[in-house]
Amino acid sequence: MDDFLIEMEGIEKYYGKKENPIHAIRGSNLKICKGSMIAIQGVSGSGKSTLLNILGLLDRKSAGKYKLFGIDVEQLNEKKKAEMRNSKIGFVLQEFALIEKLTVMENIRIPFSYSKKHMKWRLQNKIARDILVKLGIEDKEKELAANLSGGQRQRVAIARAIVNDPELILADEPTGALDTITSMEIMSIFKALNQSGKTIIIVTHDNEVAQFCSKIYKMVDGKLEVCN
Ligand SMILES: Nc1ncnc2c1ncn2[C@@H]1O[C@H](COP(=O)(O)OP(=O)(O)OP(=O)(O)O)[C@@H](O)[C@H]1O
Repeated sequence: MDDFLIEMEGIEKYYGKKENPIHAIRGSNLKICKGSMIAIQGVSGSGKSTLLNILGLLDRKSAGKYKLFGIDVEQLNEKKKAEMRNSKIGFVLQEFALIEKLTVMENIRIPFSYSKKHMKWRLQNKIARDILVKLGIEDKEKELAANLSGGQRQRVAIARAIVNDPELILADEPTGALDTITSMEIMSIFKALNQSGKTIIIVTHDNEVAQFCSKIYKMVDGKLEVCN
């Protein structure tokens, strides 16, 4: 039997007023097995970020069924959703930028403050440092986020997303602002995370980035289609 981490069926999303709604997601279906790495492509405004926000419990669907980690999200109240988000999902989203006036280490430690409060400070630092080493930015630990290059910033954003050891990583245009070589380096990091067992969903405009994924979906006017 397939071990689905995500099961979506007939998802609809409307924005705006009832008399004049924007129909952003139209009857989309998605099943993702544990340990897969998939890409979602599509033109601007087709509904990719909306879908990612619903997937990550940052927004609500208007209709349809959504099971995450085997649980019907309808059964979760806001507190339970937040717990699930904080402990099981890592976000590398465009709008979750780094805090410029904080150091790299301070940025990476942010998730600890809302999910692993009980963990000893020293252990938190060790986990964060191990991740910095893995991502090749250990020498930037005390640097202010404001002083980093685009590739370094994205590494810090990934480090922050994985510091809580989430099962699922959601990334919205993670290479959008990067040159080709740096993009490929960032994708190698995602690939390694996937090989270590993480399930990864990447929204991207870039075909080369999508090629790192085992399955590619295309969002067309709010409807998900399988490409390969
Ligand atoms: N908060 C919102 N309120 C109203 N309409 C919205 C909202 N967010 C998105 N939309 C609309 O929903 C549709 C899908 O938007 P979405 O941001 O999901 O597209 P996208 O494919 O991610 O685009 P891009 O690639 O430009 O980020 C668009 O018509 C957009 O204008």
